[in-house]
Amino acid sequence: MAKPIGPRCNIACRYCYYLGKEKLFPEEKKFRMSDEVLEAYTRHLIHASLAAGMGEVTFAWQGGEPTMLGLDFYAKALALQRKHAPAGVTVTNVLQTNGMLLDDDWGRFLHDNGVLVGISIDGPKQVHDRYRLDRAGRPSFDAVMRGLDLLQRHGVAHNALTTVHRANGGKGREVYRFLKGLGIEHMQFIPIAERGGPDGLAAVPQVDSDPGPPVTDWSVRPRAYGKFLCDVFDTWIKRDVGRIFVQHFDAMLGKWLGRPGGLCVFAETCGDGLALEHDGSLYSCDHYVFPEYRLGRITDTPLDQMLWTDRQTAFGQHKRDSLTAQCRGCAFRAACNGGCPKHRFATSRSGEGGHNYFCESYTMFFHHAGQRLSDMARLVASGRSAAEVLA
Ligand SMILES: C[S@@+](CC[C@H](N)C(=O)[O-])C[C@H]1O[C@@H](n2cnc3c(N)ncnc32)[C@H](O)[C@@H]1O
Ligand code: SF4
Ligand code: SF4
Ligand code: SF4
Repeated sequence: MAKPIGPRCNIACRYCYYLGKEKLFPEEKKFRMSDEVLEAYTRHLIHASLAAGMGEVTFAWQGGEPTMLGLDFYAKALALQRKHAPAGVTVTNVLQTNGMLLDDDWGRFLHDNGVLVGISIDGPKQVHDRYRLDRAGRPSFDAVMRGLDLLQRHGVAHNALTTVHRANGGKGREVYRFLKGLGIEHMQFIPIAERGGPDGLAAVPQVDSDPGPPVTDWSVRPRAYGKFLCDVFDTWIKRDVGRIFVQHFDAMLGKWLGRPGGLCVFAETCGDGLALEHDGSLYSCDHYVFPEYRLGRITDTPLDQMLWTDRQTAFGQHKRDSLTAQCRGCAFRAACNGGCPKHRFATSRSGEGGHNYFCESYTMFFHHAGQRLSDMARLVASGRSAAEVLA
């Protein structure tokens, strides 16, 4: 994942984990990936993807707000991809945006170049505008809806990325129905849970019933996130299987089918989801952009060399090797793998630290949806459609 504009953004969502990264670049004025870094990234990503036997190369653009760079930047990026990709290799671009700066020129460009766009929408206006505000506290919802409409009018492939936080945590049904009503067919839900830390997030006292140490006051409570997942699942399974795709459920179905891949959060190890900053610095993961996880600079060292260092391998394996005893003995371990290490700041049932804050959420979901996931997996394994699960 590349951050061509670093942490710069046109708004300032109150929960954003990335805005504070400006502190990593005290001398920086421009926050714009240089032509040199862009070309090195393009060459190295194509080379590393093909060397790893992948038939397709995917460039993921994120930030900060990547559309602030303007279309020229992406026209240049695509030209470099054409220059460096061998004939016959499929190159895909994925752009994650708040959608507010999109216009007709963007719509045409994204459509004509087959760019897949993720647009951040947290739910209906009241919920979305709880945290997704600009620096002056002005809401973003109306501008985001204009951006979504533009994507849809231009026929741009898109999905919604919805963070689950304190304001929408218990509102799974409402959020799902709202997104569906907008014509969204692909949905991703990401829970927010953070404590204060080196990226400057402010810690506030946690509500008593929550397990673990203090989290920010926008972090979703484990039970609310569990309920969110269960409610979305129940709403989805009634009539939308095979028509609307929820990344979490696809990943879980893949697990029940014993298929590799899926979401990094539920993989056994981490390590191949690197983050590239605008200055060419490469970090172990988008959620570990801290000095101690900086692997090097892409203009100095080839990407695959940084990927296969002992340090990065250890980063990836730490996820498996640091599981609590509760996780190691858990009936859902193969599906969950202890979740994301970023969320392992709670306490297990036996009092062991480093347990996942969302364990209760995941357990609720597995108990609630496990039987129907098994039913769907059996259908798919026998060559039938998962949508038959209803019958
Ligand atoms: C950092 S933004 C960058 C791209 C673009 N500006 C956007 O908002 O889509 C990428 C995604 O991260 C999500 N996000 C922001 N803060 C988060 C946090 N603290 N935990 C988890 N996800 C977060 C955003 O809601 C957004 O969907
Ligand atoms: S729009 Fe994206 S980058 Fe900007 S503040 Fe919100 S989540 Fe962060
Ligand atoms: S640390 Fe979390 S977000 Fe990063 S690769 Fe691992 S599971 Fe994924
Ligand atoms: S459900 Fe809880 S105990 Fe089981 S693997 Fe996941 S985090 Fe660990």
